[in-house]
Parts: sequence; structure tokens; C-alpha cells
Amino acid sequence: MSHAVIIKQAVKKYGDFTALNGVNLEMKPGEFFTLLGPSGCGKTTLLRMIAGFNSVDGGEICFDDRVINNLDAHKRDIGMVFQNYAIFPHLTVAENVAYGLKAKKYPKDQISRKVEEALDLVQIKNLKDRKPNELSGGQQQRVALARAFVIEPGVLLMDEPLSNLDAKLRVQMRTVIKKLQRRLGITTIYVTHDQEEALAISDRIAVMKEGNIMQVGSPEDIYKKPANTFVAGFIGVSNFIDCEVAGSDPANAVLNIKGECSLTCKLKSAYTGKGIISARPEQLFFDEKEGLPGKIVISTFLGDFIEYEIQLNNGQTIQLNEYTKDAGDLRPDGQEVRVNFDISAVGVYDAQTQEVISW
Ligand SMILES: Nc1ncnc2c1ncn2[C@@H]1O[C@H](COP(=O)(O)OP(=O)(O)OP(=O)(O)O)[C@@H](O)[C@H]1O
Repeated sequence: MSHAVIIKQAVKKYGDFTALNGVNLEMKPGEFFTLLGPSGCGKTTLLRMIAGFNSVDGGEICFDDRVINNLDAHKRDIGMVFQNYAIFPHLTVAENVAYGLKAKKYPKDQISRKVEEALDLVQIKNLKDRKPNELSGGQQQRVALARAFVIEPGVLLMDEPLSNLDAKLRVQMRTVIKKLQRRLGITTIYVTHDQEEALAISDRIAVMKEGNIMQVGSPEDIYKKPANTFVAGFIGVSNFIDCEVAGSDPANAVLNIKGECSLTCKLKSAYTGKGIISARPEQLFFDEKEGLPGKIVISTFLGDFIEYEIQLNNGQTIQLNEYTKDAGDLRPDGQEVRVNFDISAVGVYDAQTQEVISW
């Protein structure tokens, strides 16, 4: 049965260095949950704590309502898939997949049936008698996957399982993993530093930075409503535009962008001071009358959209994407333009705390 995984105030220290700084997370049974963040933010450390390979220096790791801090890794009801596959080189594909079932002393006929089913699910039944060195990277990762889920663990842990594959195979394999997870319904915790992969594969994502959780949400939430400028900058592309916020009345706050443009928006609460507007390239558009004045530095035709790099008169460089089907003729480099956006669609952040303040 799939477990809920609950992390309460988890702390990990390596000497003086704090790798996890009181992390709280709750993964629901059957959920595909991704830990996403730049290199060194603590993703693998947290995954290894859940697996039982890292000790817990503070807080609790729970499967359902059971604290498992001190439970041995092999008693935790987990399956694990690593970046480097970690399949046994001297065993055939079928023997690799059967390994965990043998250890659990399943009867022989059940083992061969389960192995057949697992190999069928990852579509490598025809390779069952091969040794790992006779397989491609993608095929080896399918073996590792089958070996992990065949034992029907309550939680499946995956640490950058696709990062050794080439770009095309990575995209194929993430669909294989997603479909498989949906079908099996095993709670899955997936580590990656690739934001596109995280958006594509997850039910929910926790974005991490320096041992802290910056935001938890669905891929759509995280992309459309970043809680802070770190998430806005890490997931997709964001243009950050400085402004002054006069928001003593939060229902009618006025944003002033270097005297060139004044906008009103709704804030969560009263705030007056320096602000940052974060707008996605596709949220910006050309406006003949209003908006921020600037000049096109370079235009790049990319098929389905055109990417414009624009230098604003206030000195900032921004990126505006226009979908080809909505665009007129390609605008030439050097053209003077005005750039506008719908203030209710973009995020406004407190320049000091970097947290979102707009409604
Ligand atoms: N055994 C260790 N001893 C000392 N420091 C460690 C140890 N393991 C990890 N760290 C440090 O803890 C921090 C978090 O490491 P971790 O491997 O969890 O990061 P990560 O987010 O998984 O990064 P990556 O994407 O590069 O794998 C890093 O700064 C790392 O140098």
C-alpha cells in the first residue's frame, strides 16, 4: 500500500554546514512529488534521509503516522532508482528484476510471473536474457525501474534517474515513468535539477534553495504564481523590472517604473517601498501608445514564436516572446518600441524580502 510521507522540521548537518534547515513537507499517498533545486540545495540529502541512508539530525520522517527516523533502510518499504542505474552487472535483466522478490522469499512461480509483468510494463521483455553491458543507457534505466517497482514498495525514490541519458531519450523516458507511476499509484519522490522535467512529470513540486523549501505547489501554480523571486527566476524565464510601490491602500496600490509608467494593482496588504515586477516573456506585448519605451536589440525567429531582446530606456534588458501566429512581420533590430503587460497577470515582489506582495 502506498504511504503518505511526512517530513517535520528535518535538519541535516555535515559538521558546521547545515544542509537541511528544518524542512517541512507532506506527500500524499500515490502522489508524484518532485524535489527541485540547483546543485547543492539538499535534494539528495533529503531523499537519502527518507531512504534511510542518511541519519536525521533533527525533526521527524514519517511514513503515514509512523516515525521511521531509526528504522533500517531495508525495512522501510521503499524502492530506489539512481542516476547510475546501479543494476548488477553479473546478472541478466530478468535476474536483476527478480532480485528483490527472491530476497523477500516469494515462491518461484510468482517471481517469474511478476518479473514478466514488470518487464512488459517497461517494454523490455525481449531483452530479459541479456546482461547489463549488452544494453543501452535507456534500457538499463528501464531495468532499474522494473527492479524498483516489482517489489511493490510503499514509496518509490528516484534520484536524477534520467540525467545520464541524452536529451531525446530523457524526454521519452520521463513519459514512460509518468505513465507507469499513474498506473501503479506508488507514492513517488523524484529528485531533479531540471525544471522542465519537474514541470512535465510531477503532481506537485517543492522548490529548494540552500536547505530550505522556497515553494510547494502544482507545476501550474509554481510557474504562474511564484511565491518569491527565486522561484520566478528558477522556473522558466522571468523579466524583473524595478518599481516604486505606493500601497498604503492595498486595493489601489500605485506602481511607478522610473517615472516612465504608472500602474495600479491590488496587494495582499499595505506596502510602500521598492518593488520588483516579475513578468514572463509571453506576458509582455508591444503597445503602440502606452508602456515602457525601449529599443529592440535583437530579434530571433524560433518557428512557433519570436524572441525579442529589448533594451528599455531605463537601462534594463528584457525578453519578450510573441507567438508567430499572433505576430505581424518580424520587427527589425534597432526598432523603437513600447512594451506593456497586464499588471493583474504578473507578480509584484517586495524588493527586500523578495516575497510576493501582489494579490
Ligand atoms: N557527506 C557529506 N559531507 C559533507 N557535505 C556534504 C555531504 N553530502 C552533501 N554535502 C553538502 O551538502 C549540500 C547538499 O548536498 P546534496 O547532495 O543534498 O545536494 P543536491 O541538491 O542533491 O545537489 P546535486 O543536484 O548537485 O546532486 C552540498 O553543499 C554538499 O556539498
